[in-house]
Amino acid sequence: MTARRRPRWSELRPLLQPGAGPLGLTDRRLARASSVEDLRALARRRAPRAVFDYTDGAAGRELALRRSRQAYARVEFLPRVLQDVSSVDLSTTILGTPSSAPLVFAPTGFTRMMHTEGEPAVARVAARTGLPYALSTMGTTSIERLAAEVPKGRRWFQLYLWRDRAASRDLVERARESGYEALVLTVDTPVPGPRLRDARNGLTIPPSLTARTVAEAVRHPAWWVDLLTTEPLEFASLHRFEGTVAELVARMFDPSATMDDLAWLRSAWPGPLIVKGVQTVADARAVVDGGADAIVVSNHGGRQLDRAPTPLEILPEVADAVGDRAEVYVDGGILSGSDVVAAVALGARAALVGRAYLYGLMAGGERGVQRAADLLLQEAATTLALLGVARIEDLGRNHVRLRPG
Ligand SMILES: Cc1cc2nc3c(=O)[nH]c(=O)nc-3n(C[C@H](O)[C@H](O)[C@H](O)COP(=O)(O)O)c2cc1C
Ligand SMILES: CCCCCCC(=O)C(=O)O
Repeated sequence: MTARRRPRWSELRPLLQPGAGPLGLTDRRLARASSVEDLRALARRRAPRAVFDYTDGAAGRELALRRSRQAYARVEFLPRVLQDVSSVDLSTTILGTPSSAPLVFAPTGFTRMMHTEGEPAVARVAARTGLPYALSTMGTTSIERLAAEVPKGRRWFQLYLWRDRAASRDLVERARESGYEALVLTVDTPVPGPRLRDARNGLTIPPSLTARTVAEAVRHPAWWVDLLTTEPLEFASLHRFEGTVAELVARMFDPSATMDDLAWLRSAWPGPLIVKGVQTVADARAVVDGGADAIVVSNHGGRQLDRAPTPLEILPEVADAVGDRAEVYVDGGILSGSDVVAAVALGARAALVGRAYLYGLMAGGERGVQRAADLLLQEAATTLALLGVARIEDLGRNHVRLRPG
């Protein structure tokens, strides 16, 4: 007779989560979400306020984030009629490798805080959907573990330059040994951006037990059941972090990094090198001269310098300046597939999304990320068909105009 084994907490988790499990409530809610904004509303209900605000929020008065989103509202499409759009092809190449769409899942820190399925869930969706995914230095799954759990997908590693350069070199080496395809150097974070929501909420990594968090636990039981029944957060770098996000950045990140460090990285990393956080034409030229294979026109989703340039607005000028010397990507404020189409029409080889997939993750783990990806791709395909363009590669500036700001 076999002894009856006591179930582990992690096995009980699906039954304890009010939103998932046998009733399939999460699935039904996700299926009813007809836009990324709907996923955001679900995420807001599920996640504790401090976690939702960390994800949703930006720096200062959040002008940069608002403007980034509003810029997409300024784009007007110029459709051509009587074109054969019986089949629409979103596929393209990114860094010379086929991609199912001009879309990349951006690096995001502390992803397992949004949902314990975290980075592997996001990477699995990216792999299944045929898109690249960038693991952040501040990710909560180690470089090696992600590679082992999602061996097939296109994995990029995003690097923050730390004060301890030997530790940065070690990260680069580990990413190379684990088969990451490209390195993304983020250059817009010399010091922490002033995240007022995080300060007001008293957010710490990992979330600490205070009167406020206990009260939040009562309001968001699914999130806490999840957190308490899985392993503690691990970090991409295998370092241990504790404190506020601003403290971590001030302690670890190197505000003295210069173009010389880009030159160092260029020699240390043999594969494709992407510089993320470029915000002027002059810097775009400089980092391409410094050896970048691609740049991301980005203000970090408005999370660093408030009043930073609006990525979509400077994109055409940057794309013209760079020409075919490097690929140009853009991010910030993208919440729909039609935003992705607008970005490509204005000169981006690909668009990165951060919050769009994080809202899905917070709303329903891997299934939520998949819903976000499906929505973005369906919307992009529909937009393209309505524009009278059968292949995204044929999209150009002749298909858009910007309404006055
Ligand atoms: C919660 C969160 C965490 C982020 N963490 C990182 C990070 O660790 N490294 C990085 O380069 N960018 C990070 N970003 C910025 C994203 O890579 C991307 O530039 C931004 O999210 C794009 O704007 P969007 O969220 O409106 O799509 C983060 C963004 C969010 C929302
Ligand atoms: C203020 C920078 C925080 C670094 C960790 C994650 C990240 O980049 C973010 O935007 O949040």
